[in-house]
Amino acid sequence: MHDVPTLDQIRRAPKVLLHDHLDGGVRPRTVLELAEQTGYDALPTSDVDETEKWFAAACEAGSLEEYLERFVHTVGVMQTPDAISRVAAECAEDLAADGVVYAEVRYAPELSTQRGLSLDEVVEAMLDGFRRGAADAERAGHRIRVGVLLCAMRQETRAQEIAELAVKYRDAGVVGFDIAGPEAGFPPTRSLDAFEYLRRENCHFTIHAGEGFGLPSIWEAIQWCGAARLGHGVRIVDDITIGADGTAELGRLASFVRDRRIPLEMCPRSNVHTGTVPSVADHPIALLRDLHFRVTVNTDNRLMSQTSMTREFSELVEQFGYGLDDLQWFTVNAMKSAFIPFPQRLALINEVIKPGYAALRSESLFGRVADHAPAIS
Ligand SMILES: O=c1[nH]cnc2c1ncn2[C@@H]1O[C@H](CO)[C@@H](O)[C@H]1O
Ligand SMILES: [Zn+2]
Repeated sequence: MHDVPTLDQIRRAPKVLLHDHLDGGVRPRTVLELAEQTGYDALPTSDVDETEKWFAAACEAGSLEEYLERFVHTVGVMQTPDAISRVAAECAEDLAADGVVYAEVRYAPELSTQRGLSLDEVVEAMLDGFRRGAADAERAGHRIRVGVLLCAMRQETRAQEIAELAVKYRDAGVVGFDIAGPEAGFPPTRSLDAFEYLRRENCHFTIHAGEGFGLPSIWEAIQWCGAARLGHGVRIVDDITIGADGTAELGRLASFVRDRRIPLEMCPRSNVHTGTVPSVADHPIALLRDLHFRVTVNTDNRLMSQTSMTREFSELVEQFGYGLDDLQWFTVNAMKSAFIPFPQRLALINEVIKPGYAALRSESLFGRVADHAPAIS
């Protein structure tokens, strides 16, 4: 039996985040200030708390398509280099303050070209912001490394262009590529040329699949496109049958995903909000963890889903009784699956993550010993 980690311990535990959208994590106050500065007038209120609640109403969406509607407004205020850079800097600071030591944050540069910015300008503003934010976080006592993933919107037709952008900026902080947006009706093979190009360029990519659509999307992402990771991948459970005696039987696709150690970027709260699963308690993350899939825990959209890594971990602790060992397992899984070079991943695992969890475990241990120690008189 292990001690239940406290909220404070979870916050201080080193965490790794592979799936977080830049435009899904803007601070409510920043949305309002940027709207004012850039003349964006489509927000329903100018009150910070109301704005926060209004974005959080996305959690009642019940479908991916409706959940995505709110993004128009964060994207709406991210149309100048200063605005994009500020959002990225604050993102790095917020994640670092939450105990995230390594993050891959994603965004679709094509969304920020409404007022004439070029794709290069958008990417450079993001990179500048993350550099500044990480430096500010370090001054505040929290070290974080941030890598950027460039997304193409799957309902548009710019995947090849964005893939080329990811290759162009790969030595400057971009670590990979993804496709995002509505999944049903926009299968991964729609962007096949871009994925084939990325493979020829030895460039890493993940694909949102198995969230708003089922197994065919996951199958295409892996077997046609060659995705190294799956964004969500929740619907892989459709290929797993649980027998009357509780044993699990895996179909060929689920077996392949597990055998190949394909990381699942799971985002429990977001999955509830898009109607993918009924509740965190019903989330297949626990089953997939028990079956030894390479599961990772992520936030997806901190603003719309009112979440953080600490909150995601806390809910899993509450629902599934996880201890520090489980949280370390998710974290090491995520670090192993990151798109930065192998020696750097290993260094973070051995020099930051494992010592961080060991320190927390020894805290619990000494706490327990002290509780039971005879009084010294
Ligand atoms: O859970 C999700 N599934 C699919 N697309 C998403 C999700 N969350 C955000 N985006 C989409 O990704 C774009 C770039 O960051 C966002 O504008 C949003 O449309
Ligand atoms: Zn996502």
